[in-house]
Amino acid sequence: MQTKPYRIGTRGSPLALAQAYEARDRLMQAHSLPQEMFEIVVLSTKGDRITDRPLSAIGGKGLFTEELEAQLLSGELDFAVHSSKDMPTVLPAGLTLSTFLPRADPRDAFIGGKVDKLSELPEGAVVGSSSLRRQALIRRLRPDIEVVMFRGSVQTRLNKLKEGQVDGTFLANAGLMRLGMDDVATEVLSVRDFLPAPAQGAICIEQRENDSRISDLLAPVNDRDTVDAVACERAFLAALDGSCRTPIAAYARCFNERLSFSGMILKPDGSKAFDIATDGMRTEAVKLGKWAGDKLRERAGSGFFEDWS
Ligand SMILES: NCc1[nH]cc(CCC(=O)O)c1CC(=O)O
Repeated sequence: MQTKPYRIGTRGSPLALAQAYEARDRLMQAHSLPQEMFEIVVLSTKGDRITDRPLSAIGGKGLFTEELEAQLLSGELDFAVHSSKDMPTVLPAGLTLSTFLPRADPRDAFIGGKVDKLSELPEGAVVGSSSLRRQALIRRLRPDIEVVMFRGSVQTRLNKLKEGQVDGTFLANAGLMRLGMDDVATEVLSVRDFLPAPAQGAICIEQRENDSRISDLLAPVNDRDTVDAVACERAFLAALDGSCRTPIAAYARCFNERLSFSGMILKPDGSKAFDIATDGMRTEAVKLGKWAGDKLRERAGSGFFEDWS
């Protein structure tokens, strides 16, 4: 029997901590374990330390996971909690995303200053976002709006909004909800208008492959609908060689034995987009996502991807 606390790895941002607590609380509940059986281990990652440049310029998604993954592999951590959206499609050998908590709201929220809705922004308004997907989607919906680079914590962004540096910004509604801040959202954008990032809203747990002690611990908090939907979205991303440099959006949902999928790729300036909607058996979730990705790649043609680098 386990007597030492399980060591849970996480980044130290307020969002990351909220996610680690959610995973811990679900595990405590599922196994009737006391809080003392879990130790939250906070690690600072390169992505946390470099805040003055867009992620796409400093090397992409691995930046937030390297340190955690090294400590998983060395055995210092038992498992690590992440936003699935931030996870690279290929993990280091020996590690796996084994577990997905029930997905929260996958949609993006608009946080307006003077106006509540994106559609109410006047011509020439300025919005802040560092996400290439959100930038491209805004430019497609509202080519008259100027988009500026915007990184930093939720609080930093809200301050810039208050100071009038921008007229609006965007954040994942799930993140706001986890921080207890969803009341700052002035509009929740529909999936149809503003297709989310692959895996947005889903918390995942990474562990060592073949570690049955941890697999058994995590199994009761794993949500099958989220597993299949995210598997489909991430297969789509992988088929398109997705990284932080590529505006890619995707959303899948399970209905009984089936799964519906929508995916989109955009030019960074929003001038062109290709989308696809399909459905299939959820047992084929990965195949469906990959098929959709390959299909869009083919339809877009190689010229489409040229200015992604
Ligand atoms: N890239 C940062 C990040 N990673 C996950 C979330 C939100 C929570 C989630 O999608 O589960 C956020 C913040 C945001 O996009 O507003």
